Amino acid sequence: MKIAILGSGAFGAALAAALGREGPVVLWGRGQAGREIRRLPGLVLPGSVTVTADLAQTDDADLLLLSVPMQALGRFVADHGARLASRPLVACCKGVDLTTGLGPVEILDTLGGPAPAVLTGPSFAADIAIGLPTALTLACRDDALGAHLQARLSTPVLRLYRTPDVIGAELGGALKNVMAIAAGVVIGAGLGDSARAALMTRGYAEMLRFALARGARAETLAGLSGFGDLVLTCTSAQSRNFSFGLSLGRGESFDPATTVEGAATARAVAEIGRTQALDLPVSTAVAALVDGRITVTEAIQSLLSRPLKQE
Ligand SMILES: NC(=O)c1ccc[n+]([C@@H]2O[C@H](COP(=O)([O-])OP(=O)(O)OC[C@H]3O[C@@H](n4cnc5c(N)ncnc54)[C@H](O)[C@@H]3O)[C@@H](O)[C@H]2O)c1
Ligand SMILES: O=P(O)(O)OC[C@H](O)CO
Repeated sequence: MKIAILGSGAFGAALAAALGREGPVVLWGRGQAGREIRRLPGLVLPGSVTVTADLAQTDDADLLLLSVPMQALGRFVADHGARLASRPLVACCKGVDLTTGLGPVEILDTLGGPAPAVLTGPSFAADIAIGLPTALTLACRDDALGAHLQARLSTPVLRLYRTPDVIGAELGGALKNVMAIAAGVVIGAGLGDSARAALMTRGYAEMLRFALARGARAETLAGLSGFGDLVLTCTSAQSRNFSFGLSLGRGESFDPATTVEGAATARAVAEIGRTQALDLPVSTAVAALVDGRITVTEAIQSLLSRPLKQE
């Protein structure tokens, strides 16, 4: 019984550290050399974790966790689908694919294997890596498989809560990144904590509106994968999405090599909103801002000048 984690970035490596304390894990990374994790410098992985750049070394695992960035998942599945298809798959990425508008589970669904799951919720890789207590959502349409995965992936400090609402769980994780960019802009531009609270609350209303239109359950959005992750990501400079927004708000540059899932997701969500006539002012403003179509001042003005309405 071996777990394989595909993607040796910060989150894949953190999960390998956590799960490796409980049993054997293979951590695969594209171009991974040695045991040093570039995105989590200094992390010492348990001896039970095999680190490899050879995908064939994951073939004897009975459970696969996919921890590549969202915009890379479609290509990864297209390239390696035959190798992945027959085993239970858990997507660990957060976002909406820009070219297809699909979430991670819908992409894994194309393989036709067991019902794919998504693992999402408030969790910084650095916290998980050092064994700090964390609670996550494990969503799987097949509840029996979901219960199995929940038990398999929980540890004494990593608590997984289960839901069959895959759409709600993945959209909560995707959309909170967009809101975190916006919250970072608010703070970076000096608008203050009250404005951030307003942004988070109206952003949550927008997340709910979008997710309900896609068939999600409201209570999922109120849980770890939605509200929980929104709070974490909009209030911590540990978040890359929030930090990216901070830089935008301050007019500073940001390292383009950093994974900022909310940027592409804002574009994908704004486009879906446009074609389906959904009112998504924050996502639309973030998409326009990251594309350089509007300035920070114009983005703020677009939100403050909306007609007054009932809450
Ligand atoms: N870092 C966190 O705290 C955290 C927490 C929860 C969820 N996540 C999610 O996990 C996912 C991965 O994020 P991360 O933080 O590990 O990113 P990261 O930037 O630390 O690492 C991304 C890794 O993916 C690899 N990669 C990129 N394109 C690839 C491809 N086409 N094929 C194979 N590998 C590829 C990179 O080489 C890198 O090792 C994201 O969707 C993110 O939202 C991250
Ligand atoms: O660093 P971020 O902004 O990608 O956030 C990491 C996790 O998604 C927080 O739950």
